[in-house]
Amino acid sequence: MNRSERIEKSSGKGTGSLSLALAKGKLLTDTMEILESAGYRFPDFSPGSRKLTFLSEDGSLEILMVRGSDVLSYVEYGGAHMGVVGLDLILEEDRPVLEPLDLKIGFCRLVVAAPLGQEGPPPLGRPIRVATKYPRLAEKYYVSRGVSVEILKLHGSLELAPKVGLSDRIVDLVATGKTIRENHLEIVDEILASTGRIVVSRAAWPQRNQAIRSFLERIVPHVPKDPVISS
Ligand SMILES: Nc1ncnc2c1ncn2[C@@H]1O[C@H](COP(=O)(O)OP(=O)(O)OP(=O)(O)O)[C@@H](O)[C@H]1O
Ligand SMILES: O=P(O)(O)OC[C@H]1O[C@H](OP(=O)(O)OP(=O)(O)O)[C@H](O)[C@@H]1O
Repeated sequence: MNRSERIEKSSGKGTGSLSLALAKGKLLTDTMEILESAGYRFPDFSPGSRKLTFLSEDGSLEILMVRGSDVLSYVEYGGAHMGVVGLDLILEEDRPVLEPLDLKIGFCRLVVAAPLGQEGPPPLGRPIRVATKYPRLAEKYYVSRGVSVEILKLHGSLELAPKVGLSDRIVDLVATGKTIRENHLEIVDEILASTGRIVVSRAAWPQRNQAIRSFLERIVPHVPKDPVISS
């Protein structure tokens, strides 16, 4: 079954509920607040639930709970019509999905950080070592500056890497700045600012166009005016 057929199957040939892939991460609470202000009710939803699907009371929207790092795969390959994901991941993974709406939630910045007092030029004679969850964006940043770089991909607790000698720098997300401060690091440069976005499958867009447009029109008035930090 190809991508288009999968979308058609999951969407009941252009009818039925729209699906929205969400992760139990930092974007969840604010996304649910926007959906609820727009009038969607999910009677059995609770963040602690082990259920993976939640249908709205009016039957028009179904939430699919997935890992944050899987939202784009669900949307790209037809497991969900839409998803909510940070711009940081969209740019890192460079997937062929549509990105019609900035939800202005989950504001954070992807930065380069170094141990306090070591923000000067990188060591001579070897590539600069950078630990990150964002290997493509980090590599692009250094290559575009003509700096030789060795990337170490980690999945969390990035701030530990320079402390234990694993790296000279980290490329990581900063929201409040608390983690950077508490681990004696400082920001050297900013790569990008990110907020949560609605992403839409390229196959679903033509097949469910009216339903997706109606969904977007319904939530737009409830999107914060300015970007907000999420916890
Ligand atoms: N302080 C923050 N740290 C990390 N991400 C943040 C922060 N603030 C906002 N975000 C946004 O939230 C998104 C989801 O981050 P989160 O750490 O919750 O990951 P996740 O959804 O739990 O993913 P996974 O479990 O697969 O690692 C990020 O991609 C980013 O856009
Ligand atoms: O500026 P702050 O508000 O302190 O937020 C930034 C921190 O939050 C994220 O980590 P997360 O909580 O996802 O944990 P992790 O280390 O397991 O990735 C991010 O990777 C930073 O470490």
